[in-house]
Amino acid sequence: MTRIVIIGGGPAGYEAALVAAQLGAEVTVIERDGIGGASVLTDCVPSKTFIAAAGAMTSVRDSAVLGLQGAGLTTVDLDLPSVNQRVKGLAVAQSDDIHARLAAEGVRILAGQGRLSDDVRGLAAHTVEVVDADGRVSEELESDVVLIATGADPRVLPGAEPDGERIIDWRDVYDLQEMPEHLVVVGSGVTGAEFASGYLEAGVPVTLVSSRDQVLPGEDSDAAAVVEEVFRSRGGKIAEKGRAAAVRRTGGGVLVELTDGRTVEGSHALMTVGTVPNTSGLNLESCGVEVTESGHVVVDRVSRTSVPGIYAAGDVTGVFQLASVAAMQGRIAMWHALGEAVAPIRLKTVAANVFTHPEIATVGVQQKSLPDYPDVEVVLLPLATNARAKMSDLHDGFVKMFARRSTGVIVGGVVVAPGASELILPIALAVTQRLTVADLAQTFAIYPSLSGSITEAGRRLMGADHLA
Ligand SMILES: Cc1cc2nc3c(=O)[nH]c(=O)nc-3n(C[C@H](O)[C@H](O)[C@H](O)COP(=O)(O)OP(=O)(O)OC[C@H]3O[C@@H](n4cnc5c(N)ncnc54)[C@H](O)[C@@H]3O)c2cc1C
Ligand SMILES: NC(=O)c1ccc[n+]([C@@H]2O[C@H](COP(=O)([O-])OP(=O)(O)OC[C@H]3O[C@@H](n4cnc5c(N)ncnc54)[C@H](O)[C@@H]3O)[C@@H](O)[C@H]2O)c1
Repeated sequence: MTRIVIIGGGPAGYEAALVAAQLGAEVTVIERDGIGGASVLTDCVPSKTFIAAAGAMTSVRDSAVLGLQGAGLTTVDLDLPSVNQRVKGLAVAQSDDIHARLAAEGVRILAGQGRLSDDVRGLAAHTVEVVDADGRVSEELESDVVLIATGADPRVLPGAEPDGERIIDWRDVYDLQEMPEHLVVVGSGVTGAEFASGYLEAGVPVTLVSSRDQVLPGEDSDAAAVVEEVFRSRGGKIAEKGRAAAVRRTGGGVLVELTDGRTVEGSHALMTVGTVPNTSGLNLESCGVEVTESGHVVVDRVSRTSVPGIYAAGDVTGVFQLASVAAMQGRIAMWHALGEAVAPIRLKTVAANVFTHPEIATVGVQQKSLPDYPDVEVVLLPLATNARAKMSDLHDGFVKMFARRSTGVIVGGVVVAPGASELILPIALAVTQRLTVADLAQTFAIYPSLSGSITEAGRRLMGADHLA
């Protein structure tokens, strides 16, 4: 029986464990904090739960335009202790569910810190030590295959170290006893943009310190512009091209000092300046596992590292920091290690979503890479022209689609809308299965529906048939 040791129990680790167990391997998962990993316990699941509450509050506040009335509509508020309790309860419940599933599949789960301890390079098997909370080696495991799935932690900006009270990172927010009076969010990547949008929806004044030309520098710039416009229209402020040099505590709050001399005051500063991979202490270098300058483990498209028998998956590889990608990399590693037919990961087919208001969902080829694809044409349909959007008073957003002129094959898309995370699926399916604009155009969408804009985008991209 193949012995598999997985270090880290997040989506990369637990999904890999399920595949390996299904294929009859002897599987051990070592996890230092809790099964589900940061994804379930502190990052993805908690932030989306908080955003759901904040979004519901804004929906109620905005509903007067639909004809709703009542004294409470504009004063509806969030009860922070209840929200925090719900967030934490949901995270723990999901972690418990995954723990139970792994146990039921026969996976052995060990609490502690895992580290490689091969003393000779190039061996067919590997040794992994389990270190307990007191720093003692509690167990030594021999394994045929090791998967490193240790994730990433928040990056700390020197001079702006979180104190858990006023200077916080995204893992501290659910311990706040009261809503910030004025939140300064430092960093406008996906994490910063989501929290800035979420807190604003929850009624908190927010200033977003954005070091780049636009918020969400990695996203479609038309989409980022919509999110920025909505954010400003709701009273959010943006310190443009502002790079934080330090954050200091003041009498009643915080002072964020920018590198150009400007300052931003607030009651709390939320640091969202990226992540660092959890590779220190794993003994990777002495085992010969190649890491990049940033500390990420180098992997190929089937999750192999530079050492035979050692695989890596998820945020620790820095490939695409998404739970869905982490899980797929983990599964692929196990299929490969256990001799199953496996397709290498295809990153252009990954659908991603930014949970701002409105949401931004993307898949495939994007506008910024169009110079590399001269054969690709694009259509943009504003949401404001969609009948269903009008009924719900949705103005901000659009559907954008990219397709090859010569073949009509759909190669990418962007949806900016409330619920874009649900609407992107037909485009993701089209990109993955190489469907054409005609395939989409001839598909019945519900009338009226937001997804009607997606089939309409297909129709707009249907050119003349040059062979007719
Ligand atoms: C605020 C926020 C929101 C996000 N929202 C989304 C989202 O909506 N959708 C999405 O797809 N992605 C989201 N992400 C990204 C997603 O959370 C990550 O891509 C995902 O967690 C990666 O999974 P992983 O298994 O690689 O690592 P993790 O989930 O970080 O799990 C790794 C685990 O390994 C453990 N560990 C580390 N070192 C050791 C060791 N030596 N021994 C034992 N255990 C160890 C850690 O404690 C951790 O539990 C979000 C990220 C952030 C920061
Ligand atoms: N919905 C989702 O799927 C989701 C949500 C959150 C995070 N994530 C993923 O997690 C990963 C980490 O995201 P992130 O947003 O935490 O990190 P990031 O690295 O993507 O963004 C950090 C931002 O902070 C800025 N920054 C760095 N130093 C700064 C400073 N001193 N002052 C001001 N700005 C500064 C950077 O320029 C960058 O834009 C990403 O890969 C992201 O895609 C995904």
